[in-house]
Amino acid sequence: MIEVKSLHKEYKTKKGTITGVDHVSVTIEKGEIFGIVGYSGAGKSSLIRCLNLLEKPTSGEIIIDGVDLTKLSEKRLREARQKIGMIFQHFYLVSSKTVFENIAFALKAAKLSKPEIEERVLELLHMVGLSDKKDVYPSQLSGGQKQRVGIARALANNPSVLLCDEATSALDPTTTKSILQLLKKINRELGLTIVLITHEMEVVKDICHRVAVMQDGKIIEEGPVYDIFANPQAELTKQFISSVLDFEVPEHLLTETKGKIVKIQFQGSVAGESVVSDALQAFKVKGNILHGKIEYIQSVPLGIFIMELIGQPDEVEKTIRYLHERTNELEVMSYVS
Ligand SMILES: Nc1ncnc2c1ncn2[C@@H]1O[C@H](COP(=O)(O)OP(=O)(O)OP(=O)(O)O)[C@@H](O)[C@H]1O
Repeated sequence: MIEVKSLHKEYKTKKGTITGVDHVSVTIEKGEIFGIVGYSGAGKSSLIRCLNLLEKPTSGEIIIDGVDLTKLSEKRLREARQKIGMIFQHFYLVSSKTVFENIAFALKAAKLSKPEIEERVLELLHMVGLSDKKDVYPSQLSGGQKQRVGIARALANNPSVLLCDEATSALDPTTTKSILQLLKKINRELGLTIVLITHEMEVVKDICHRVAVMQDGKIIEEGPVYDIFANPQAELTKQFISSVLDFEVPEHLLTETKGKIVKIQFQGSVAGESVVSDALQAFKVKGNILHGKIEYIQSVPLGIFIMELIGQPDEVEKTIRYLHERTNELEVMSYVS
C-alpha cells in the first residue's frame, strides 16, 4: 500500500517559487492500478517522481508498505528503490548496450551471479514477449518494443510497485493498447501495484481500477474508474470524460425536434435490459433515438442514449417517469412544443 500524506513539492526558480504538488494526500491499495490524469502542468510528473523520491518532496510523507521513504538514509533509500520500478515516456534505454545488457544492468546492483542474471533476463524477456530480440540494440526496435524492454528492466528486481510516467504517450494507438494489455497482465499475474500518470482518459478507461484527477497541483476528484465515468462531479473531470464519451447532439437536431428530448444513462446490468422498448410498448409514444452508445469500462457496460419522445404530453410524462424508475439517470434536455 502507498500512503501519500500532505505531499508538497515546490520548485525554487529565478522567477520565484512554483508549486508542483500542493498538499496532496492519497492512498493507493496493494495490487491496484491507480491512474492520475490531468492536463500539462497539473503536477502529475512531480507527484509520481516524488513517490520514489526521484524528486525530493518539500514536505509530507510517502509511506510504502509501512516505511516512510522521506525518513530513510541514502543507503536505505537505495534499497527501498529496488522495490519500486519505473518506466518513462522516452524509455531511456542505453543505446550502446543490447536489449539483454540493458536489462542485466538493472540486476548488477542486486549482486546476482552471471548464470542467475542470464536466467532472470531470459525470463523477463519471455514475460514481455521479446525473447527473440535479446541481442539487438535499441535503435533496431520499434517504440512499443523499446517500452517492453523498459518494462522488463523495471521488473528486474521483483518490485512491488511500478510507476509509469506517461508510458504510452509516445506510442501509436494500437501499440498503446498492446502495452496497456501487458501492464494489465503484469498486474494480474504478479500482483504488482501500478501507478500511472497520463493525460489520456482512454488509458484510464482501459486499465485503471481507480483514478485521481489533478489540477493546479491538487487532486480535485478521485474514485473507482466506473463511478467517475458514470457520475463525474468536477467540470474538469467532465471534460476528460467527454473525450471518451462524446455525447454532443448537433444544435439543429435539438431545435428541429418535435418532442421532448431525454438523456438516459444505463449502468451495469441495466444496460442489457430492454427498458426503452418496454417503455415504448407500454405507452402511446414514439421514440426516436438521436444518439446512443454503450461503452465498456473494463467489461462493465455504461450506456447513454439521447432520445426524442413524441406523443400526448401526459403519455410522454408517464414514459419519462417509467424510464426514470428503470434507469440510473435521466435528464430532460429540452422541450419543443
Ligand atoms: N524542475 C522544475 N523546476 C521548476 N518548475 C517545475 C519543475 N518541474 C515541474 N515544474 C513546475 O511544476 C508544475 C507541475 O509540473 P509537472 O511537470 O509536475 O506537471 P505535469 O502534470 O506532469 O505536466 P506535463 O504532463 O506537461 O509534464 C508546473 O508549473 C511546472 O512548470
